[in-house]
Parts: sequence; structure tokens; C-alpha cells
Amino acid sequence: MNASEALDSIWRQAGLPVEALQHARLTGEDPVLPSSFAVGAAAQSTIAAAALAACELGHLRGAGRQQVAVDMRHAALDCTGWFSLDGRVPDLWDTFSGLYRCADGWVRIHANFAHHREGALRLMKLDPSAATRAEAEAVMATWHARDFEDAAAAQGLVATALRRFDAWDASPQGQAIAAQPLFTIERIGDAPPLALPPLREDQRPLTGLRVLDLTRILAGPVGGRALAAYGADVMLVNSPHLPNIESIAETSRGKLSAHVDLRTDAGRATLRQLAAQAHVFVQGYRPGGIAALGFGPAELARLAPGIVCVSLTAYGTQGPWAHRRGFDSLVQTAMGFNHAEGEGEGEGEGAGDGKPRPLPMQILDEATGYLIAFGAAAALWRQQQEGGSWHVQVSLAQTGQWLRGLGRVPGGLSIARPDLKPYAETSDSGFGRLAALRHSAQLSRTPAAWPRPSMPPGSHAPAWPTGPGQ
Ligand SMILES: CC(C)(COP(=O)(O)OP(=O)(O)OC[C@H]1O[C@@H](n2cnc3c(N)ncnc32)[C@H](O)[C@@H]1OP(=O)(O)O)[C@@H](O)C(=O)NCCC(=O)NCCSC(=O)C(=O)O
Repeated sequence: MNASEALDSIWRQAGLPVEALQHARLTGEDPVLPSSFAVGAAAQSTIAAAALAACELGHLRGAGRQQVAVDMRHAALDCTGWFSLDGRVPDLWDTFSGLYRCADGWVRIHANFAHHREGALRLMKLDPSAATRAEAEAVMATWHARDFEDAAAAQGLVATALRRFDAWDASPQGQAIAAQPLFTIERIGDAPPLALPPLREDQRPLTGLRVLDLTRILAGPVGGRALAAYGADVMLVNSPHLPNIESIAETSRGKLSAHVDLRTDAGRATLRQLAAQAHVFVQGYRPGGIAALGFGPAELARLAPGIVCVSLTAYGTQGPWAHRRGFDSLVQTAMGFNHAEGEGEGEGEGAGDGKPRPLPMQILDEATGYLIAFGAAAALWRQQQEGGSWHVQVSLAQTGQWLRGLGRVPGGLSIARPDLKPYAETSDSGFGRLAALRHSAQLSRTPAAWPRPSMPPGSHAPAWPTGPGQ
């Protein structure tokens, strides 16, 4: 499937009007980054879908349609999440993150958050304050890979065993994922069509819409960042006790960023007030975490009839892993991508060297992030047509299954990484001078933009802006 066909299929699955597709202009073809998978098509089609759905909602609000142009190389580089702060490119990967050889295979551990790192080291019976990577490698060599994966999951930690595609396909979770569509958009309650604020031709298509962004890292925040690029007021809601890593500087472009501690009555009351006036509520914490705090889709639909809820998980809602936490790199490892990428595609140049190898960017996160933005806009479009409250569900693993279905790229591994500088822009932020990739969807009449500078969590009051420029 090429990128245009992928966009077509995403669009039709959501029930959006097919005549809008002629306003999409996709250029370029895989390979654009070194991979044997169609990572360029995955980036380009999901970004185009998000932008086009936002424009289609703008059209429903009374503005004319506009062209959405996405270049594949720009889209793929956009999905690398590259950024620098004051000229420094942060190293986001912890020493203990990565692949470990086990007694019978490999395990990948995600240790970029301190609580995950410390938990994994304790599971290895090492002292987190003194352990070295070499010691961790020695311990891991004694574990059976799937035993470690299960023991880690039982403690809410994040590690997966490396599988081949055939082993994943035969696993109960692989079968549960294969039986699910790329995303679901479901009506969860009755409500009249919301009265959206009027939209002028020169305003970005989501202007006046309010989005609550209760997401953790990359996939979720990328979704909110895209909605902000198309004009929505997006408020990232974090809490002072939650750890963050530096990528929050890149993904907070264009957003309000507030602290609301949902462990307190006052915090929950504040979020209820915000949600009552919101059009979209995105959550990307552990499965069930935000619902346990009183903000599941059913409660939100009661609180704000007509709302669109978007839920992000690592492994979907079905199967034995549905409750598990997970990161892109781990999902790639468990599903078979690392093994397959190591083997490459075809003979000779461009075939891999047999060593497990990650995809060239966290494309499961990024594409899922753009599907969050797409799903939110598509469900709001449905809301305007049919009324109702809506629930959109996406997962890293469903996106992985879909990426695999886009097919392989012979020789794709042999190309060089393109220079990203032509696609970078700089802005002042609350984290320092931020250089990062420009948004890759070009809207012909109302260009995507992030007029709000990226700010650290807690920089804004937890209140919706009431006038321009606030
Ligand atoms: C990303 C995660 C693995 C991170 O896991 P953890 O760090 O262990 O965090 P949790 O999600 O468990 O969240 C910690 C707790 O904080 C709670 N929580 C959340 N927001 C609040 C506020 N505002 N106030 C108080 N408490 C809060 C939440 O409900 C949990 O409650 P309790 O549990 O009750 O304590 C997981 O959130 C997850 O699987 N998310 C879905 C998929 C996803 O986004 N993956 C990452 C993509 S990025 C990626 O792949 C990459 O960067 O690499």
C-alpha cells in the first residue's frame, strides 16, 4: 500500500467524505529514512490524515476547503522528534535502556524514567544507586527472556522479549492485535451537535476548540501538538509529582501547560471544570489510570455531553497485555520489527546484518500521535453530523500491525539519513532556545503554527483562555 492508498483507507474507515481526499497532495516515496519498512508512508499518511481531518472540520464549520500538502521526507524527519535546546541535543536514552542478551534470546528494557530504571535493576537484584550496565548485562545473561518480560510486567515495569514476526503472530496478544482495526471511533452517549464557535476563512480550522491533553510522552503529546498546530487551544495537564523527560520541550510547542494534581479533591474539581468546557479529552497514561481518578470516557460523557474522548494505550484494549504499560521501542521489539529490520529485505545491498535493529525513528509513537489528532477531528466531524459523545481508541501495537501491512521496502536500509537542517525552525521557549522540526503538513490558506511558546509544566493557570492572545 502506498501513502495515498493508506490515507484513503484511514479516511474511509473514519466515515469522512471522500471528496475531501482530492485536496491532499502527497509527494515523495519510500525509502526516505534507512529502513526496510515503509516508515515514510506511515509518517506521511497519518500526518496528512490529521491535517485534512482538521480542515474538513473547518469546512463543516463554514470555511472553504484548502489544500494539504505533505512531503514524505519532511514528514519522516518530523517523526524523528529531533530537537535541541540552546544548541545542545539532549541524550534522552538512559545507560540502562536498550537490548540485553539473555540465556535464550534478547530483552529490551526502557529505563529513561528513573522509577522504571530502578524497578528493573531491583528485579535484577542490583542496587539502583550503584549498579553498572556491565553488571546488569551479566545478570540478564542468566534470565530467560520471556520470564523477565513477565516478571517486569507483573511489577508494572517496562521490558519486552525480542520476538520474530511468526512468534508474535502466534502469541495471544499478537492475535488480539491482528483482530483489531487500526483505530476505533465509537459513539458512547447521546448529545445534540455542539455549537462550535464561528470560524473565519483566515482562522486555522480548529480555532476556538478546547483540548485537554493528559498524556505522558511522545505519542500522546504529539497528538495534542498537532491539534494545537491546526488552531486548537490545547492544555497539557501534568502534576508536580510526575517525572518528565526533556522531550516535553519539543512536544509542548503551541500548548498551555498546567499543573492539576488529581490525587486531591481540589485538583479533580478543577479538571471537572476544565472538562465541562472542553471539546476533546486525550489520555495516554497506563490503561485505566485516568479512569480510576474519575475521568474515564463514561464519566466525561456525563460531565460534558458531546465530548470526544481519545484513549492511547501501548497494546490495545484486547488480549492478555491490554493492561500493560509500554513504549514504542518495546512494542517494536515484542512485535518482531527489531528482528525483521536486522534481517533486512532482499539480498545484497540493503539487506540487514542479522543483528536486531530498531526502526530509524519511533514511528509507532509518532504515527499513533497523528492518529490521535486525526481521530479527534474525525470524531468531532461525526459529532457535528450526528450528535453524541464519542470515544476514539488507538494503540502503538495496532499502529505497528498497520505499518507491517504497508509492506517492505527493498534496499531501504542502504540509504543515508537525510539532513534535517532545512526542515528545522527555532523559537524561544521556557526551556531555552528550542530548535525542532517545522510541522510537515502545509495548509494552503491557514498554515499550521504554534503561536504559544513551549513552556514547562505548571507555567499556565488551569483555566481556559477567554480572549485572543491569552
Ligand atoms: C508511558 C507509560 C509507560 C508511563 O508509565 P508510568 O511512568 O509508570 O506512568 P503511569 O501511566 O502509570 O502514570 C503514573 C500515575 O500518574 C497518574 N496521573 C496522571 N496524571 C495525573 C495527575 N494530573 N495528577 C495525579 N496523578 C496523575 C496516573 O493515573 C498513574 O496513576 P497510578 O498508576 O494509579 O499511580 C504509560 O503511561 C503508558 O503505557 N502509556 C500509554 C502508552 C504510551 O503513551 N506509551 C509511551 C509512548 S512514548 C515512547 O514510546 C518513548 O518515549 O519511548
